[in-house]
Amino acid sequence: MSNAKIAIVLYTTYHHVYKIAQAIKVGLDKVPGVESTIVQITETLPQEVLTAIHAPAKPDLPIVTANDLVEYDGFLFGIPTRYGNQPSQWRSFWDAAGGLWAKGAFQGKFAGTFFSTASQHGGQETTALTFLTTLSHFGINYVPLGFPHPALTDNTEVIGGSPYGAGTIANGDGSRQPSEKELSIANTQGELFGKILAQFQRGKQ
Ligand SMILES: Cc1cc2nc3c(=O)[nH]c(=O)nc-3n(C[C@H](O)[C@H](O)[C@H](O)COP(=O)(O)O)c2cc1C
Repeated sequence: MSNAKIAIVLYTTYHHVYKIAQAIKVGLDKVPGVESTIVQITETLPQEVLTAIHAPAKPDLPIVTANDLVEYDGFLFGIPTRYGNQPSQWRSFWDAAGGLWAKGAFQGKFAGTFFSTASQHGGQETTALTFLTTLSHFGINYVPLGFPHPALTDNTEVIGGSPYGAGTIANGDGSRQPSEKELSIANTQGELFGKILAQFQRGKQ
């Protein structure tokens, strides 16, 4: 029986989304019948802008185009919020995928989403909702997180994440790092998404 192939596909400027991705992968890797990898999409900002905004070096991850993703069964897309929406790097990625859209190359595949925002109310939910139009046009089945983890209803401290996916709150200056609870939510998202994909894969065989 072949494994369900899952790609965690991210864009990150300051690595918060990358840290959540690593925690999601821990959850995915608990699930038998799943193989997963973390990849990143292309940066579109010039180096002078990245230097001006104090962006660190990119994570050491393969850079993919949409063509590279056709072989996968499912995706977990990592999205740092820009103005309540996805960043232009993600838009460029999708804009370059029109040929694949025309061929229905992603029709019937599965995706979940995860996020980072500067502030608690900066757009973890709106970023998910505005990303859904793109997934819908590609015919990708959206797998929400729901509320499977107690930290999602724990208001004793700042906690990123929502029924749309794991998340972290980075602060305006990026100084806040993903908390234990946020990472634990990310583990859960990976595990639940992996179970759904493994089940679907078994059903096909
Ligand atoms: C141009 C720009 C727009 C942003 N817009 C928002 C926003 O609408 N809401 C918010 O909470 N954070 C906003 N941020 C902060 C980013 O979401 C934050 O830097 C990011 O989540 C950090 O994730 P990363 O470390 O993976 O890059 C913005 C940042 C930039 C550079």
